[in-house]
Amino acid sequence: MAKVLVSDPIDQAGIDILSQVATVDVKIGLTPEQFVQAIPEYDALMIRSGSRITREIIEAGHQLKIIGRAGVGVDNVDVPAATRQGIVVVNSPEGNTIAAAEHAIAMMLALSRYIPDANASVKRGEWDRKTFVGAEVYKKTLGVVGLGKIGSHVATAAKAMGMKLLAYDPFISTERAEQLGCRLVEVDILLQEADYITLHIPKTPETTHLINAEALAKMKPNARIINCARGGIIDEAALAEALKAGKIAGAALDVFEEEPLKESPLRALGKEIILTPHLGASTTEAQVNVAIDVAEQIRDVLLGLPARSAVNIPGLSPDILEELRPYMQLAETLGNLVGQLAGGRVDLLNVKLQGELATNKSQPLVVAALKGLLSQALRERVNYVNASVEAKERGIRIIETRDAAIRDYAGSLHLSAKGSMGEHSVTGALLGDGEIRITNIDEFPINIPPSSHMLFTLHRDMPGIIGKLGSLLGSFNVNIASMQVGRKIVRGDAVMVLSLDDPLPDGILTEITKVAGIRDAYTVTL
Ligand SMILES: NC(=O)c1ccc[n+]([C@@H]2O[C@H](COP(=O)([O-])OP(=O)(O)OC[C@H]3O[C@@H](n4cnc5c(N)ncnc54)[C@H](O)[C@@H]3O)[C@@H](O)[C@H]2O)c1
Ligand SMILES: O=C(O)CC[C@@H](O)C(=O)O
Repeated sequence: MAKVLVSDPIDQAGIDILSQVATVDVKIGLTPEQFVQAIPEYDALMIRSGSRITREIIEAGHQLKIIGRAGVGVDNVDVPAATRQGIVVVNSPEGNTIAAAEHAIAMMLALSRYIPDANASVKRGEWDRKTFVGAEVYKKTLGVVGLGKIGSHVATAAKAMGMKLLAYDPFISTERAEQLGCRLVEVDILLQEADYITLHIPKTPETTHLINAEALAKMKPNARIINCARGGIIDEAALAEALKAGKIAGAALDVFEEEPLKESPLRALGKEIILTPHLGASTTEAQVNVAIDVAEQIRDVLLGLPARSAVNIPGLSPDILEELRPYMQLAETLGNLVGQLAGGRVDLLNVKLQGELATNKSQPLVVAALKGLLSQALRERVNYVNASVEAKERGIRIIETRDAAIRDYAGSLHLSAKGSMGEHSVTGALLGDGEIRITNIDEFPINIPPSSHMLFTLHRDMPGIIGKLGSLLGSFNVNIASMQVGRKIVRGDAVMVLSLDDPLPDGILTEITKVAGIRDAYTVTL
């Protein structure tokens, strides 16, 4: 049975799903060293934001197939290292959207009315009604930085409270912003005009310290900023200075440059700052959502099925995936076949998607063809996750073309590869029942299903040659399951394709090429 390590607190609903297919070990608070020691025996890892999955941990996970992040941000996972190892990384892109948006709204209101400090003062036995005179958000301007899932929900809620909305998001259309009642502006305008600023962007090199001393200096003295996105988008030292100097009115932070928050000048500030320990996703509802969403994906991947929210595989809707599934096998088989015909060191792969496959939706077939091509060299190390990276590292150039004309089959795939044994090509298609047919080899028409052991010869079409080859194979005790000849003209060049019951014994290829009329012979194992 597969083994799953759960290294952060996950709702029981997720554990129950994982337990259907695996033994589940929950080990919270592992140190990096303990992680490296524990990980080799696990097939899957499920985390929240509490575990930092480094390259060392990933490289020690020899059996790891999937890392599931019960939440949105995968910035605590070294995704490039996982991709290189062929480990799929999945998340739950929507499970905690509402929870995080509501937390941001709660932070904005709590900050405006000093609720945490007022509450603490009453609990201390005081009755101070002067210190905690707040501000209304009604008719104030909210600047939403990042108008994605969470930012959109915050904008909608803020609009309902009578706020005016600005948004900064270079990847969102003006129409979308207008639909949400936001005026799309450049970041500087947002900083200068907003009374409240809420951040809902990922942490990337571009967004790191987006809110630095310079940005803070552009904000209004009454401005308040809320970060329920990611630590490090705000420069915490600069923020502490700005608050201390009264350059802005307040800040509410759920996320920090380093978590848990250690010694920090932010802790020393008063009612103008609210700090929560990364609670954006901490609602019962969100935790059930993300646990189920990610556990289902881990279960599916362990059962050999695709994941629906993989962050390091070309994104595919389940519908498209279902449509493409039979063709994925075709692409992989043809990639494997053409790779073997072309020999090692392939440096160019041409992929032509024909007929109904000539659409952008078919891009995963190119990845499947690459996986097949690399499978002789990398065996089970290559998969849909790392095939493109591995190909790039090996200097394999890929040329993709599309031809929508329908010929003999609704959809077909033509691959040609240039390697140490020259350039070879194969075409394949699916029959109505989904069975694979190889329909062309090196531009010679044939029609044969792939089989585990195959022999291809390039020969001169002349009487007696089939008999001679049959006798030679018989003398080596090799049984022929089926045979076909493909030719363009009578007595011209031709290919012979044989499916064999057994692998060819060593040395027989040289004997085959000694048969008069046979120029070349290739053996292939699929
Ligand atoms: N505090 C929490 O517990 C918690 C919970 C959930 C999500 N999050 C974080 O909230 C953030 C937003 O999540 P989401 O689900 O809305 O993501 P999303 O992908 O739906 O939206 C992100 C938006 O940011 C925009 N964006 C990207 N780069 C930008 C840039 N340089 N400048 C401006 N906009 C940019 C994108 O176009 C997108 O519209 C993420 O960082 C996520 O990790 C935090
Ligand atoms: O795991 C959590 O509680 C936080 C999740 C949140 O930061 C996210 O990116 O989804």
